[in-house]
Amino acid sequence: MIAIGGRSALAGGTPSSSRGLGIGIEPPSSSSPKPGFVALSDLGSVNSRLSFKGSIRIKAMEGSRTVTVSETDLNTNGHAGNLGKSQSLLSSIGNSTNIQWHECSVNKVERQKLLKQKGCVIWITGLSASGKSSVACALSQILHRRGKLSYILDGDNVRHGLNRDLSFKAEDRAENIRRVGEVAKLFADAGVLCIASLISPYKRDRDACRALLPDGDFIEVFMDVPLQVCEERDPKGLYKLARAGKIKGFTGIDDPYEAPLNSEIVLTHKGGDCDSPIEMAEEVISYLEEKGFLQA
Ligand SMILES: Nc1ncnc2c1ncn2[C@@H]1O[C@H](COP(=O)(O)OS(=O)(=O)O)[C@@H](OP(=O)(O)O)[C@H]1O
Ligand SMILES: Nc1ncnc2c1ncn2[C@@H]1O[C@H](COP(=O)(O)OP(=O)(O)O)[C@@H](O)[C@H]1O
Repeated sequence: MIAIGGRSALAGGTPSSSRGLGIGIEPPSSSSPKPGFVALSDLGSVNSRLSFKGSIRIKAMEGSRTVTVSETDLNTNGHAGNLGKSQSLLSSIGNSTNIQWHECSVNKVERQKLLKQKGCVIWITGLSASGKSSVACALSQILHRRGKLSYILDGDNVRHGLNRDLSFKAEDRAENIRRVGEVAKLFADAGVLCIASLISPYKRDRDACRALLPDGDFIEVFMDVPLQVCEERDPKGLYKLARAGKIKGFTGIDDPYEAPLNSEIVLTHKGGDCDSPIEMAEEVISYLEEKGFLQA
């Protein structure tokens, strides 16, 4: 039995980040492939409909299997784009079976030309009251004045709708971040400068969102503000409630915040005469300018 294996989606879903995938031979006695491997014989009708030309390339994701034809057939999303009619591609992603990616000639590059900017995700992480929303808003205002299209995905706001079913227990926070990461990726694909502002306390969840984007397009901004300062600000009175035991599992009090170690931008609280949100946002603007995101 031939088996094809690769890294999980958490390790990266784009063509460049999924290098290292390989084709392996499963022992004939093996009844089920190893985790992360897909038995070709299991692909059934999908397999029989594929007519391969060039090298076979497999993109394996956790709980998914996707068969592509050759690297040159992949578009900027890492999905098969210009396959001929005889080279149909069906995938199973999570619980979605027999699905196929549809491509349009109005693509990310075209949208970016229209908007005269490059889509990306600016991911602002930090404790509650560290100033995430203030910086996100200041950044959006500056960009707007400069004729650049941005959109804010704020944790508090997204929890009013899309993520209203999620609590603050660890697995729900992870799902919150995953969904916002996926939505942010769509905004970036639309050519928008997407500003995500969430506590996002766990490194693994932030890194999974980073892995959704092409290299360089995920810009992590760490609000490096001591807990004591956040607690003194406490604009919503939540720290007080958490200290009184009236809110359980509050980040920084009785739930962890894993500070990032390799953020693209660190906005540090410099004591009494701290930078204003506008000054902090200007730092982000400089980064975006330097990296060419403010032009097509
Ligand atoms: N238990 C607990 N821990 C932390 N925060 C709490 C909690 N309960 C409610 N809140 C309020 O929810 C806001 C954070 O939502 P997020 O979606 O950004 O959180 S997370 O990324 O899923 O951890 C956060 O808003 P910000 O202050 O803007 O960060 C809080 O107002
Ligand atoms: N750079 C700053 N210096 C002083 N106070 C700030 C700064 N940024 C935000 N604040 C204040 O701190 C509180 C929390 O800010 P907010 O942006 O809502 O944080 P978060 O979104 O991280 O919870 C607000 O009262 C806000 O006015």
